[in-house]
Amino acid sequence: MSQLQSSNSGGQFMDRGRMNQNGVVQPLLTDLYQITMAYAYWKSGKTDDQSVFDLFFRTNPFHGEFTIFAGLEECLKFLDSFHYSDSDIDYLRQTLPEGVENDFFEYLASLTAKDVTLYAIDEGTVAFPRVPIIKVEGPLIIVQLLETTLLTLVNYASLMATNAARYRMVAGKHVKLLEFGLRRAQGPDGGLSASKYSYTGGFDGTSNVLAGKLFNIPVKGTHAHAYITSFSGIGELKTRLLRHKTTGITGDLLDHAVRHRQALAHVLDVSQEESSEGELAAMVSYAIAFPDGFMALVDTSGLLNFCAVALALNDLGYHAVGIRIDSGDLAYLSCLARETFEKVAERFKVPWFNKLTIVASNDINEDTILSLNEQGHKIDCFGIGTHLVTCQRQPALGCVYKLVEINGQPRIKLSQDVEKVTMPGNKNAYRLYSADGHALIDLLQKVSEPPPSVGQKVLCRHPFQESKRAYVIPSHVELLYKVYWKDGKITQQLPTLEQVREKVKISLKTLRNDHKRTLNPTPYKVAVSDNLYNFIHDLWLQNAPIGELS
Ligand SMILES: Nc1ncnc2c1ncn2[C@@H]1O[C@H](COP(=O)(O)OP(=O)(O)OP(=O)(O)O)[C@@H](O)[C@H]1O
Ligand SMILES: O=P(O)(O)OC[C@H]1O[C@H](OP(=O)(O)OP(=O)(O)O)[C@H](O)[C@@H]1O
Ligand SMILES: O=C(O)c1cccnc1
Ligand SMILES: [Mg+2]
Repeated sequence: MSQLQSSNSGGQFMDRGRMNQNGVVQPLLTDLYQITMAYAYWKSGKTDDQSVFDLFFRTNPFHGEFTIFAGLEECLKFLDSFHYSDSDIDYLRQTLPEGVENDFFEYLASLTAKDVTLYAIDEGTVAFPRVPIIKVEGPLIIVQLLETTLLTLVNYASLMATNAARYRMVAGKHVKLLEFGLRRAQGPDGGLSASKYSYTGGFDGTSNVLAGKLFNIPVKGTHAHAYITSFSGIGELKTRLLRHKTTGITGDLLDHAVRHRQALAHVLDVSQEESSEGELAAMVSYAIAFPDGFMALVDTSGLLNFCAVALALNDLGYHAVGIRIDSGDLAYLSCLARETFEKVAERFKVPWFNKLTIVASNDINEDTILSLNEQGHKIDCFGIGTHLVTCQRQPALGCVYKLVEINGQPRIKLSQDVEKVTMPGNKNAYRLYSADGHALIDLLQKVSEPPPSVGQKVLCRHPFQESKRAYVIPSHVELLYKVYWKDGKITQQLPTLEQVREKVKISLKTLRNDHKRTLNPTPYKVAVSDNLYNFIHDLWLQNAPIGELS
């Protein structure tokens, strides 16, 4: 086993059967009003009205200018299994008001998502405000009933993947990132989703063992303070013996460590008095348990003991892995640790000491990493919990689900707040790219319009500000939607989590750096075609009541 202690992280295939049984995701995981509306639609003969709903967000999270779309696979699995069980129907009979007709419950009992068509952007793609990431078409009653569940599946997943991608961007690609948040997450399901989608967004692993098993994510970890404090002195060591890795000859690891500690204190010019005997005992015993993966939590004083035990292991043919620092000034302590390792490498002729891993944890967030980068640090790996999984900087992505067309007729939701006016009609979304491969603009059009063509000038208009418009000559045009669900089936080969993670990287590369920077990033442009612009504004005028002054 290698440490950052890791279980077998490859090989096993995702247990899709178990994943399918995220028992919490089921048709009753919704708001009551979806079901009461369903009854009213049914009563008023609107059940089969052909509807189109857009699922989109209005602002990017974390003061950023991009969002990573995640959660699609879960949405498709939900559609696949959509069915009210007998006990669901019994519960609804008890819960809905008296007078709800029996035939409605019979109708619900036979309802599935087979008549629904779902279009979506690929999972892992960067997405922008107002561009629907999912578009759902089909009979009004069922498409409405999907609203809350689809939102809960996409909102946190996308927020989490975006948060993780942001941590990855500030940490740089060479630093490892581990998700340590289960204990602080929003409950068990939040914890599992956090582990899954932080991996999607670019983390390298999680401490969450069930997430490792369910999603085939590498699981990694060190040990807690309790392990150190559980020993108060070397007298408590029940075993001190370890076999040499190659010769098999047994050595006394504690003796070796004590000897090295004396020499080290001299070389490093530190006093042995400051390092605790209990800590030494804990490290020796941990090293005996994991001689090939020795990774120790060091407090400010623990470096001496760590080096002593690592040298003792070296005597017996093993290489330690590294340390975790969980308190104090992480920049300073990581530099001190690296300096110490370099000194030991030279003086004790152990060149691999230069490569020891330094993990840092303790309340880390994006700003801490940026600040540590500025100060200069020698950290190889961040373990991040609370701020990552709770998305403390912005705890929700406001994805919404809005009706945009019914029976071929566009619908617009007006609001005093222009930002909240919906884009009516059934639309397609295109991403237009420059010659150097960067995404220039996302363009929404009515589905009836021909797609923009490479090399042809296309007028892109701000959806609400008349004077804002630009001609774009795309070098590449990408239709953002694929049909993912139709006629009761998933219609695309779904990517693995690994492939979605790769997609995140590739998709982020298409974004210019100024859209991705942390401070005051440039907004990415989302536009509508001239045709859609006029359509929206005509409809807006038709639907906006004319006031009267008297
Ligand atoms: N060099 C640094 N620059 C910026 N922030 C840092 C630096 N070193 C540590 N931090 C952050 O400062 C905070 C220190 O928190 P706090 O004072 O609670 O920790 P501590 O007292 O060192 O450790 P403990 O958790 O043992 O109490 C943490 O959020 C940590 O991530
Ligand atoms: O700080 P986070 O980003 O949430 O990372 C996870 C934290 O969980 C552990 O702490 P523990 O639960 O032992 O509590 P602590 O805060 O007292 O260290 C670990 O030592 C990290 O500090
Ligand atoms: O493995 C670790 O070091 C770990 C795991 C969870 C939380 N804090 C640390
Ligand atoms: Mg802590």
